[in-house]
Amino acid sequence: MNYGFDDLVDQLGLRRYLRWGRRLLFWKRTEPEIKLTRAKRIRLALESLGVTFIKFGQVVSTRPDLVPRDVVAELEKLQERVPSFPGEIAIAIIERELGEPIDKLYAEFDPAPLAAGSLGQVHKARHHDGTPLVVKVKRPDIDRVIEQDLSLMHELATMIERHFPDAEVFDPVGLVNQFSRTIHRELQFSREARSTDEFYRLFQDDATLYVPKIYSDMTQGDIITMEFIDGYRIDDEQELQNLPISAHEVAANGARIFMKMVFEFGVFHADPHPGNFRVLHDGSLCLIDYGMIGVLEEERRDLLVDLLLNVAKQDTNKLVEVVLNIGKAKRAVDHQLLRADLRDFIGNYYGIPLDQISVGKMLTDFINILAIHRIRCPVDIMLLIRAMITLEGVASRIAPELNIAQEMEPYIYKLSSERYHPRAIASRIWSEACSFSKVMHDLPEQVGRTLGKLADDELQIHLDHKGIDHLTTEMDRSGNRLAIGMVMSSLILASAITLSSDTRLVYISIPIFMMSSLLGIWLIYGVFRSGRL
Ligand SMILES: Nc1ncnc2c1ncn2[C@@H]1O[C@H](COP(=O)(O)OP(=O)(O)OP(=O)(O)O)[C@@H](O)[C@H]1O
Repeated sequence: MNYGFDDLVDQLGLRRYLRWGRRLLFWKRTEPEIKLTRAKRIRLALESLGVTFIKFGQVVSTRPDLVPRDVVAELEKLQERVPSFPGEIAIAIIERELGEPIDKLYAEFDPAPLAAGSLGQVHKARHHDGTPLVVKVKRPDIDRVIEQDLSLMHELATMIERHFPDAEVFDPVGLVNQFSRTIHRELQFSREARSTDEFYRLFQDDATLYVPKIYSDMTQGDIITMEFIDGYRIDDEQELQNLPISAHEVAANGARIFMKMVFEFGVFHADPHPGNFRVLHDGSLCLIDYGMIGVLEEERRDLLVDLLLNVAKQDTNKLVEVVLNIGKAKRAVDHQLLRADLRDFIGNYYGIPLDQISVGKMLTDFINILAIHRIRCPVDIMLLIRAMITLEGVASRIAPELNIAQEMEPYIYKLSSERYHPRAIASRIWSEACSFSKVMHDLPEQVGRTLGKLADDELQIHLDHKGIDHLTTEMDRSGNRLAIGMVMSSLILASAITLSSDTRLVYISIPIFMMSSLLGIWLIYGVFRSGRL
């Protein structure tokens, strides 16, 4: 089979999944199988399986805490080569969703797509007031295709978990569930429109980031209408030279904007790749495509601050605490080994101030430690780490001497000092005192109720003893063995007594003797097999 997955397909009994199997089995071979590594085979197979699987691969590539590094590196290269759909279909969808003829909706509409993505395609248009617009139209039938593929993926993940116990550490079903949530969110264009609107509002007073304006009267269901952004791609080196500000300033602004989203607002653009940045003619930046948004709760943000501070302070003990608070361990953690690994990890940053640390490298090393100790990182933090690594890559491409940690450092120290400010401490004490007073308020009534039940003989305590079922089964089994043993020895004795008292009874006593002996051998064999001799 193409990409060498025949064994996997056969082991899982997948040949019956014809639609999906046919795509995988009869795809035209492009490269000799022998040269392909496991990671590359996985990438090529996903690419040939279509949009949903490509998107799945992209989501999996955000989980280096679960998936091996070589596979993550390969999955990051996944590219969607999706054909566009005819402009007439796009127009029909727009008219159906917005309920008016296209000429009435827009002064101009270009039926030739400007760009085609996996979930939708983008057309240029013009507002009746002359403003250039883009209209994003969801692909026809994409919801149905994705639902079908998702259910296949779910079955496949369940089978993999059942047939390959070793694969459990990658949490295949959990990955499919995470992917399902992500893709369902991306499929809701109304959600993307709302997120774009939210960022528009948040950055209204910040001249360094421009967010396209959403035209809500022309945004509905499978359609988003927004302002057309006329700018350069951030990796267009030639155009960057013609700007009124330096490339270094552009990159520093990008990093500052991102840190502001994370540390001030707690919501961030989770896909800051070069294609989603536009540089406007005055040098300010614009971010498009708010389909994937990360949310960082205050508690998680504080953990991230603690992580970075303790690396800078070289405090291994605190770092162990942070790690155990951030992640969920799949199995018991070897604290000594974890401490040793974290000591080695922070040793690499000895004497390096926080603003000079390579955030991307540091976070990648940190995730590797989590992976080694089978500690799962929450999805939001993984999304943030991945976005920071992407951003660092973009920034270093246009301004190699820039370190995005310089833009992060002020937030880290500000948040840390805010947490230990007397007002913050007083507020924490107050909130804990409130919870405590609630407990104290409810306590007399609860104690009274419990004592009342005790006095009326109505108090029931339900005890669940872990492993008690197993113990009962074992006791049943031992009892049965004992009973069989007793019957067996009585039969042997009885046959011996019968034989010695009357030799004519040999035809009865010999078979009984032999039957009891066989029963005895079977019993001994059973005890041997159970390993509890
Ligand atoms: N407001 C805009 N102004 C100008 N061009 C835009 C705008 N929005 C989108 N585009 C163009 O359309 C392309 C696709 O847009 P977008 O990334 O939002 O689509 P997508 O369906 O999310 O893509 P994918 O599924 O590949 O992530 C962009 O790369 C950009 O070239």
